[in-house]
Amino acid sequence: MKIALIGYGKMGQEIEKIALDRGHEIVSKIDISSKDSFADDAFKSANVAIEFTRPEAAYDNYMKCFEANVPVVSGTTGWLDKLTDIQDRCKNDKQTFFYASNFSLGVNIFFELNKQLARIMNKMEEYNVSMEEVHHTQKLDAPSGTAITLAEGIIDNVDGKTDWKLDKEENTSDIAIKAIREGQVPGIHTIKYESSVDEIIIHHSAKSRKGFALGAVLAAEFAAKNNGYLTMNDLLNF
Ligand SMILES: NC(=O)C1=CN([C@@H]2O[C@H](COP(=O)(O)OP(=O)(O)OC[C@H]3O[C@@H](n4cnc5c(N)ncnc54)[C@H](O)[C@@H]3O)[C@@H](O)[C@H]2O)C=CC1
Ligand SMILES: O=C(O)C1=N[C@H](C(=O)O)C[C@H](O)C1
Repeated sequence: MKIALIGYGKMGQEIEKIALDRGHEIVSKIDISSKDSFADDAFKSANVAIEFTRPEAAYDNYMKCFEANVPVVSGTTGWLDKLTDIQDRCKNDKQTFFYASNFSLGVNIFFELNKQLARIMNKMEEYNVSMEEVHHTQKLDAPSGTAITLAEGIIDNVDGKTDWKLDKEENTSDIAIKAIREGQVPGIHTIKYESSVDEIIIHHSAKSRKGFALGAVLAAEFAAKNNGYLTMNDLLNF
């Protein structure tokens, strides 16, 4: 399969290694100062583009992929205010777009565990839930996209929680998310239910970026063969 990489930073480089190991060809690498561009025949020949850039760049990159009719897989976080527009373009213009706030299999298992625990805790009014995420100091957005997905999983299943807030609850209906930036941490997410007598904690810690990168390549293989707005639930059948 021919893959175009958009963003050749920490994730782009990790994805390249896994894509080559799986027998794919990288036909274009687009970054701020690279000579490759969306106008090149090489880019237009790609079966799929994988986009990991930065929050304010992502949407324009998706539009350029759509103009070239190249399916796009993106893991960039912090742009979801434009998600409905992208979903509409998939439906109305027959574009293909695969998004996940976190592509790792382990985190997607953790997403399911989080929802199941939230369903159990829904009736346990003596417990309050909060969250913590830890990432490397170069990370631009807070809270992480993964933490937002986890918060949505709780909000959908716990009647008393309707919103999340960075750092601290403003109302009892909020989930407080603490975002810590330190060292080179690839990504740690912890959910805590606390009562006056005990705590229940679930925790996911990425050992490296390999899990995210493998998931993104598997998503690209899937997006090259399927159409529309796609997510990890389509790929993993959870
Ligand atoms: N969904 C997931 O599983 C994961 C998502 N991420 C997200 O992916 C994004 C990128 O993460 P990293 O690779 O760690 O960041 P990074 O900063 O190492 O790399 C980003 C690259 O994008 C380039 N870039 C910036 N603007 C661009 C533009 N307009 N066009 C093309 N390239 C551009 C930068 O020059 C840089 O090389 C972040 O939003 C992060 O939160 C990161 C890891 C996993
Ligand atoms: O920026 C990162 O590094 C990561 N970003 C994603 C997020 O915001 O959730 C996924 C992972 O945690 C690493």
